[in-house]
Amino acid sequence: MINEVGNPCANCGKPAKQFCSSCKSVFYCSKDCQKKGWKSHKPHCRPFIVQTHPVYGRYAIATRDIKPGEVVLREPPIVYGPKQCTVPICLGCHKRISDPRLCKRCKYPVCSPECENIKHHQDECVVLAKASSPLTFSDFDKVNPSYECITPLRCLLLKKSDPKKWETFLDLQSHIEDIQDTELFKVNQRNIVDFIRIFLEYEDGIEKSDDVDILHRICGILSTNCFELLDNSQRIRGIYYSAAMLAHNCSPNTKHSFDSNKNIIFRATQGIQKGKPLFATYSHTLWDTHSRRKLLKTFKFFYCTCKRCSDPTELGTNLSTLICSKCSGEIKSTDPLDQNALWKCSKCDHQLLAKQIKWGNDMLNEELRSLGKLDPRTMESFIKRYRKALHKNHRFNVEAKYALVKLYGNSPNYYYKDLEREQIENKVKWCRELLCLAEKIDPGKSLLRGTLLFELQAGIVAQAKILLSNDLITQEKAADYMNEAVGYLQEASEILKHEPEMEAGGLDEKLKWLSKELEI
Ligand SMILES: C[S@@+](CC[C@H](N)C(=O)[O-])C[C@H]1O[C@@H](n2cnc3c(N)ncnc32)[C@H](O)[C@@H]1O
Repeated sequence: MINEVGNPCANCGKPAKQFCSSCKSVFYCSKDCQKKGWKSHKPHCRPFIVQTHPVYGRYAIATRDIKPGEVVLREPPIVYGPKQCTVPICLGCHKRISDPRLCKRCKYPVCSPECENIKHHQDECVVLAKASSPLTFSDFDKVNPSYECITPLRCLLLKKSDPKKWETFLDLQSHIEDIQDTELFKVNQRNIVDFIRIFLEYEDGIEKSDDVDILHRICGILSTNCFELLDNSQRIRGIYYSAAMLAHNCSPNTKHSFDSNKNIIFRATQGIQKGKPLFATYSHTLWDTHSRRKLLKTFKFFYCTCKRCSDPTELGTNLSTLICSKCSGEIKSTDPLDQNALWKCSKCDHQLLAKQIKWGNDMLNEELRSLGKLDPRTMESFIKRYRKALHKNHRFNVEAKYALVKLYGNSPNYYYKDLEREQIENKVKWCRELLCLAEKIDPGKSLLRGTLLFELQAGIVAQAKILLSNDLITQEKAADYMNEAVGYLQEASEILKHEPEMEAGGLDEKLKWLSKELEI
């Protein structure tokens, strides 16, 4: 494995060219140094093994106690490429295209001659160039279905170009038997399988004798196992073999990020005891149970039954809880693992059908999506409008509050100097509320906690400033505010220091900018 970023040898400190092949987290300049370094590296080497579980299938369990923040896995992708639904992007660097330059051979958009000649575009270019009629790329802001075939094609082309990677890819779970009668299957048939076989007339490497089209298997593997990453600010997808072995939990104990070489890096967010599973989350931690389970069923082909999903209170967060219109009690599902179960008030006899809840949630979801994310007034009035119908921690309230917390103080027209006292106080209040929630569903060194702690400390400093300048607190009290903020800042920096945008000096930049903004 080649170390392209120039990390020093873990044994002698000289420039190193190789990774430890097991954990890919430390670097060596030679086999000799790796041998010498093994004794000290062994206790830190990849700390999990893959076993089989009756419910999860293959899953990763810790082979020793793992500390919060520890790197548990670093690995390069087997393959990466555009997401299934994407606007036209460059097939070389995956940047969004504004200037419609097309590849000379295949006529797909590329942003430069370098991108046209980039290695990963060469094989696909030959296949795409065979299209029976020319493709058109005119609207660069609209999702373009001719991109749906690109990543599956890149996977299929591994069969010839890199048989070892192909075998590794095929070893991943496809859920082919679960996909066959779904809407997703029909979409894949039309936009990917027929597109490649009929429109591009590509049959090479596709065995006619296979009971299920290999292209459907590839689509299944992509859906079940892919990770989303950013390439030149564009969301793309990648397949990582070992990372795919982590089972899902709606309250995970790991988080992941990517480095500039598209390596995935998993870190423990909490201590994980030897023998316990390493859990990733395949869904959105702040979503309610019904939405998370629906997403997991549609794209990962299983219903989650974790502790959080089984608990009507969602581990005491109330992310799914409604307020009773009759008595202001709390309305929760009588069985969250049964999507048709009744919802009942905890105080009176009021009850609602599952389909009424679903209808209400769909309506609220649509309303929230339609609000201008950059206009906080619409989100503030959303929170006020539904305060008698949704628990303060209901998923839609949480989504609106989280968006506002990130917007206040950080966006044009809403920098701290532009905010009213009430807005700053709301930011602090919501950060505290959301942190209590994060403590229950994504504790420890999670990205959610890091982000909230960072926003909280900035909000507290802004609050102290505005209160002091209006003579509403003493200098001493202001110092107490600042001390509290420093504690949160230290913890936030510790959590966020490995996030890609923070690592390359981003955290220092952010702090400098913030100090200037708050004039401290
Ligand atoms: C990324 S793969 C994980 C590796 C997979 N278990 C295997 O054997 O290859 C995702 C699949 O693992 C299974 N899985 C992961 N977490 C699960 C969970 N919490 N409950 C049930 N199935 C789970 C599901 O079949 C899911 O589609």
